[in-house]
Amino acid sequence: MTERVAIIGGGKIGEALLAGLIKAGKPTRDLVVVEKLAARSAELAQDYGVRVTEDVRDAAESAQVVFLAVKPDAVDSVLRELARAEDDGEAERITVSLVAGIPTARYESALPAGAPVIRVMPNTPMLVNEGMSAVCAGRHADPEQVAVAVRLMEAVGKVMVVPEKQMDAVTAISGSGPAYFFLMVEALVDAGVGLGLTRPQALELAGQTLKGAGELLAESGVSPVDLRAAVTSPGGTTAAALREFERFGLRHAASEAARAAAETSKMSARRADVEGSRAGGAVAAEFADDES
Ligand SMILES: NC(=O)C1=CN([C@@H]2O[C@H](COP(=O)(O)OP(=O)(O)OC[C@H]3O[C@@H](n4cnc5c(N)ncnc54)[C@H](OP(=O)(O)O)[C@@H]3O)[C@@H](O)[C@H]2O)C=CC1
Ligand SMILES: O=C(O)[C@@H]1CCC=N1
Repeated sequence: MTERVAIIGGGKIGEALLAGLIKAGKPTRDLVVVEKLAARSAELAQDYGVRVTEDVRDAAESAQVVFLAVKPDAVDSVLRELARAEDDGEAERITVSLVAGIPTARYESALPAGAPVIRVMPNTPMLVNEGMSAVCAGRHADPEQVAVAVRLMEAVGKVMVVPEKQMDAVTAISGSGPAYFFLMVEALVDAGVGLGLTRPQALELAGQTLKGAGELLAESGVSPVDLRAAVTSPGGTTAAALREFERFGLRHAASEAARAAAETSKMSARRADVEGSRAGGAVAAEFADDES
């Protein structure tokens, strides 16, 4: 991991990547973060000992790999600044977007011709080096450049290389996925309190159960169906509980939730166009013209 890396956007996912890379041994001298909010900049600089700047162009010029971790509606303004960044004359700078929904073609048409772009859908467990990232290559990214992005993301968790057409589905499962499990834990904690446990007891019981079940699934290689069957004693407590989950439509809820997330990811590019053109963005206006 010798590349110099810039992370544009010091929000939740930018911080998760930063923390994960540092935990994985990346020297802080090889990292720079771009964050516009002064209080947040100070916090990141203090917590991680990295350089934090407001200047996208300056950060990009000092890096070989530039991660975009801003919200979709900020992409166009960041691209305008990135497009003006000088090459360092050594290796071609790789742009890696962590942004949900915006296709690689959008970056490619805003950056200088032929610029390599890679799209990654990470998730927040990369904060503790247990991320799940899907990676897809844009038109101009060669296999070695994809390998650089894969290696960086592997430092913070697992990586799956997918075709770009699967990115909305990936976002719906692993990108947003941690929130589904946290919601499940919240619900179980409330349920435990309803049954007379204290909130800390219920949180420890539910949280460790989530962790243990996840590790069992990952390490055993056994299917979730068989693992569930192993918990379900005939006529027992688990069968009674699972019957209620089915009665209240857990599978249907999961399928509708994932569909809504994928649909929202698909709509992100269009929404960012509209918001960008409201803000008077030239690139956004260009895209709006393309679509009409
Ligand atoms: N959170 C998650 O679990 C995941 C998020 N993502 C993607 O990551 C991206 C960021 O999401 P998230 O971290 O949750 O959002 P946050 O709002 O936490 O972070 C966005 C950050 O970008 C900063 N920012 C905005 N505009 C600029 C700019 N022009 N230059 C530099 N920094 C800027 C914001 O600063 P300020 O506060 O000053 O506006 C903020 O710190 C999104 O595109 C999302 O799709 C992908 C996978 C998972
Ligand atoms: O909620 C979101 O839009 C982002 C993308 C995936 C997870 N968080």
